[in-house]
Order: sequence, then structure tokens, then C-alpha cells
Amino acid sequence: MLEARGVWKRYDWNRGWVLCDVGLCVEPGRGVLVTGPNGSGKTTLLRILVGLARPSRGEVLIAGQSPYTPGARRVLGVVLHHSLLYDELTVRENLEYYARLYGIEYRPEEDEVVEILGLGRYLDTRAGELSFGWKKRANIARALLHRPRVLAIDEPFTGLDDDAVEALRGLLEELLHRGMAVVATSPQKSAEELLEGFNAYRIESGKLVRIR
Ligand SMILES: Nc1ncnc2c1ncn2[C@@H]1O[C@H](COP(=O)(O)OP(=O)(O)OP(=O)(O)O)[C@@H](O)[C@H]1O
Repeated sequence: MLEARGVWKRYDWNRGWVLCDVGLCVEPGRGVLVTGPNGSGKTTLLRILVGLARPSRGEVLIAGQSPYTPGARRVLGVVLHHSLLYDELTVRENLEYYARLYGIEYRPEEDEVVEILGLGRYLDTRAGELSFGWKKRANIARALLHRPRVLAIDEPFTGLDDDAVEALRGLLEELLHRGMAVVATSPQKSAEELLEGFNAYRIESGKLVRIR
């Protein structure tokens, strides 16, 4: 479903490789967690996987297509560390706006992700007025509203309270159960326990090392 082959990345000719010959395959219904210390290249890898950055060498395929194609974008949901919501719009307006981009008629009240994450009470709050954790929940709902087949999520648990961590854990398990392919990154070792069903890798000196 999501595959990286022979991916290398460096940002400048005169600097070292951030990623060295990384290969990764995430099948439907499977989760992959990529850990590593700050600056090890997790976000770089995630951005390459979702087509927001180009590898220096190598290729990525999403459902057999280049990540730069509309077909790949249609099946992909992305949650990055920074918010992709419009601060001046309410959560509801943001979700409706993004749904229109996908050609979907959307009713937040019928969205189980909104319910699982407890977002209902904030639907009419402007995104710019939300705390970090609630904004993150809203970004997760945004990323899932078009029912993607692949979810890429950068640091899923960072900034979330205990209830939200549990809710997100349950949600990710359910998404895997329904056949979604999920790739997550985290700088924290604790993510390995939180995502116990995921295959786990660590980036060491640019290489992806399987740890589970
Ligand atoms: N746009 C960029 N231009 C130049 N160098 C970059 C760029 N983005 C990242 N880097 C460098 O690439 C390396 C990996 O950074 P990256 O953000 O991918 O690491 P990370 O593991 O996600 O870190 P963190 O856990 O702190 O988020 C770092 O040395 C960083 O300075």
C-alpha cells in the first residue's frame, strides 16, 4: 500500500546523508512506527513518504502510484506536527472546507472520528482559539474525513493528554482493523509501548533498523 525503495536524502551537497538507502513497506491493515532521536531524519522520511519532499535518490509508491499524483493524494491522510487548519474558521467550517476539496458532502455530527476524539463540543470554536491538543485532534479528524487507505502521522501522541492518548490509540487500532495502512513517527521510546501492534523501526545514522 505504501512502499519506499532505496530512498536517500541529503539537503546539501556539502552535508552528509540524512537518509541512506531506506526501504519500507506498509501493507493494508498494518502499522509501522519509526523512532529515533531529534534530528535523526524521521520527519524527513515522513515528508518523502507523503510526497511533501523529494528524495535525492529512490522512489515512493502509494497504492502503486507516485505520491505526487492526485490518485495517491486521494488515498492518503497526513497529520504533520504543524496544523493545516485555517485559524479563522471554526472546526466545523474547516472540516466542511476540506471535505469540499475532496468532493465530499460532510456532516461532522455523523463523523465517528469526531466522536471518538471528543471533538463535538468544539465544532463551533475557531481553530485559532483551540489549545494545542484540541487542535491536534481536529487535524486528525481533518486527515481522516475522506476515509484514506493510508495514514501518515508525525508524533501522534505529542501534546495530547492521557484521555486523548487512549482515544487515539483505540482509533488507530480500529483503523488498522479496517485495513488502513498507518505509518507513525516518534522521538519517544514510549511510543513503542503505545503502538504495540506496530512494526517498529529506528533511524540510526540514516539507516532504518528494524527493532520489532
Ligand atoms: N529543510 C531542510 N533543510 C536543511 N536541512 C534540513 C531540513 N529539514 C531537516 N533538515 C536536517 O535534516 C536532519 C533531520 O531532520 P528531521 O527534521 O528529519 O529529523 P527528526 O528526526 O524529525 O527530528 P525531530 O525529532 O527533532 O523532529 C537534521 O540534521 C535537520 O537539521
